[in-house]
Amino acid sequence: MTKFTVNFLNQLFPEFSGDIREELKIQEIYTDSRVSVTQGLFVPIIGERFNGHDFVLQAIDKGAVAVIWQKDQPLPENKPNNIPFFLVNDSLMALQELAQAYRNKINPTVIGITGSNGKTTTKEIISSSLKPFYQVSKTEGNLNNLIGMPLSILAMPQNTEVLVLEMGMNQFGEIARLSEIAQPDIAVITNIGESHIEYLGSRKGISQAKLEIIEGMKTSGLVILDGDEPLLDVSLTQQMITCGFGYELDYVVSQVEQHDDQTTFMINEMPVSIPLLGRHQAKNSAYALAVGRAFEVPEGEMVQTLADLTLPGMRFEQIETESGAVMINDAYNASATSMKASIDVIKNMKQQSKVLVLGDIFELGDHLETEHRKVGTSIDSDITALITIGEASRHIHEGLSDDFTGYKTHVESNADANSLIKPYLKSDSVILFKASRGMQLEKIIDELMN
Ligand SMILES: CC(=O)N[C@H]1[C@@H](OP(=O)(O)OP(=O)(O)OC[C@H]2O[C@@H](n3ccc(=O)[nH]c3=O)[C@H](O)[C@@H]2O)O[C@H](CO)[C@@H](O)[C@@H]1O[C@H](C)C(=O)N[C@@H](C)C(=O)N[C@H](CCC(=O)N[C@@H](CCC[C@@H](N)C(=O)O)C(=O)O)C(=O)O
Ligand SMILES: Nc1ncnc2c1ncn2[C@@H]1O[C@H](COP(=O)(O)OP(=O)(O)OP(=O)(O)O)[C@@H](O)[C@H]1O
Ligand SMILES: C[C@@H](N)C(=O)N[C@H](C)C(=O)O
Repeated sequence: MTKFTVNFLNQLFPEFSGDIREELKIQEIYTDSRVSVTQGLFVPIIGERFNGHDFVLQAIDKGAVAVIWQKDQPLPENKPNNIPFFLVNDSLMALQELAQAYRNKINPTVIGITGSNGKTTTKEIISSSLKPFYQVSKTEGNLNNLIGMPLSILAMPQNTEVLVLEMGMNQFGEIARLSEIAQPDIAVITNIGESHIEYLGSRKGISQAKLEIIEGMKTSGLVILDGDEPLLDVSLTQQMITCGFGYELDYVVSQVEQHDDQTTFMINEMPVSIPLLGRHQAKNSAYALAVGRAFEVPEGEMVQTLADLTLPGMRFEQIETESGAVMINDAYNASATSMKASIDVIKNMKQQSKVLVLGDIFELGDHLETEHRKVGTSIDSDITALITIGEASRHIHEGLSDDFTGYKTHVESNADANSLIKPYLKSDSVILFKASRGMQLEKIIDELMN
């Protein structure tokens, strides 16, 4: 599906090398030369391990018909003249400028979602609930940074009416830049946790970074946020809607009950059921309902769509083993808040044997010990066994509740954990795997399943 012509590119980037056929159409914008494309615009990025410019000829072989080229990079000797190279000062900045221009060309209603935890989940809930009523395009997976979000915008079909974008950060200024590119009409701030606190200094710093999402918004925009979070108790020019468990909020979540394969709750007077587990998912659903109200989707119809939810992998993904044990792959990422939320879900599950396999949480800086200890306070007599993996996760043991009397141990690597977990692979066990992305706990699950 054509996104734009080369002429659209030339208006943005007037300087070029090679021939331009104005009618040349671009269908895909991408950054990896190893991917085969049709009518592709290749945007080489200089990364930590590779310089994308080194692979431009491979990109052309695989379907690139135009290239964005950073001027300070030597042009390839045998550059084909029929492929226009648009010359820019910074290829990443050019990708972002192109995304902003394309966003303005298609001009969908843009929903920007940020927060320490729940961005991907809430993005999926909102997208799923609007899809029956609008042409919805969304961030795929977790592509939420200054490369991923522009690519998500540029992946949007021309007939998109609603664009749901996940905005991630681990530095001040990143959300501001993402918001400048995306110009959200509606912003959702899911919560303020401790993710990436090493670089933000404090939870206050995290809240300030998340509130940067306002900077790209019109005053007529709508901000939907976690009303239980004092750090988000701010006054804005935009309309604000608060969601959470406090009775004075706009969308009040109450009567949360976790069942085997769903969570039921009330939002104001509306009974809701979602195929996700945990009270935090009830709050995420409240954000979606508030968004639906802004689109004037009847709440009863919105609630019905929530029943069909599916999440990307490694987010509380339940895997049943031959022995009948249930392994929970919640290993995409972790913070103390999300780890405690997942432990609470495990404590409410029906299996008698509840085992926690918890790895290090990264990017905590000076907060490393306190945050890991905080996780330990959730581990009590409901839990059967605790196996921690890595370095920092040993501090979880220091925070353990006094009435935790189960088996506990700490190992330094994933490989050391397998033999310790195997005895729990029996029919009445549930085993939670959770840690920061870099720990790759999913590899333990893969080994145990083979
Ligand atoms: C730039 C890129 O996309 N890199 C991906 C690549 O990494 P790799 O190490 O292989 O290569 P380089 O980055 O050095 O390569 C530079 C470019 O060269 C291309 N290239 C390489 C070889 C070749 O033969 N041909 C080539 O064309 C290459 O494609 C590069 O474009 O592969 C990895 C494995 O697949 C990817 O993981 C890596 O992706 C990086 C991490 C990336 O930023 N991807 C974004 C598209 C993205 O959105 N990724 C998200 C994770 C985002 C995230 O971490 N979000 C944080 C918050 C934001 C923090 C922000 N400060 C940040 O640092 O990101 C969060 O908490 O959610 C994802 O993948 O899920
Ligand atoms: N509102 C919430 N409060 C606390 N934890 C949550 C909330 N929503 C989801 N979680 C938990 O946080 C973890 C990550 O969920 P999700 O991937 O949706 O968040 P994210 O913000 O996209 O994370 P990341 O920034 O790491 O990509 C999951 O373990 C999930 O159970
Ligand atoms: C996945 C990425 N956004 C992230 O949070 N990385 C941290 C440093 C990790 O590896 O856990």
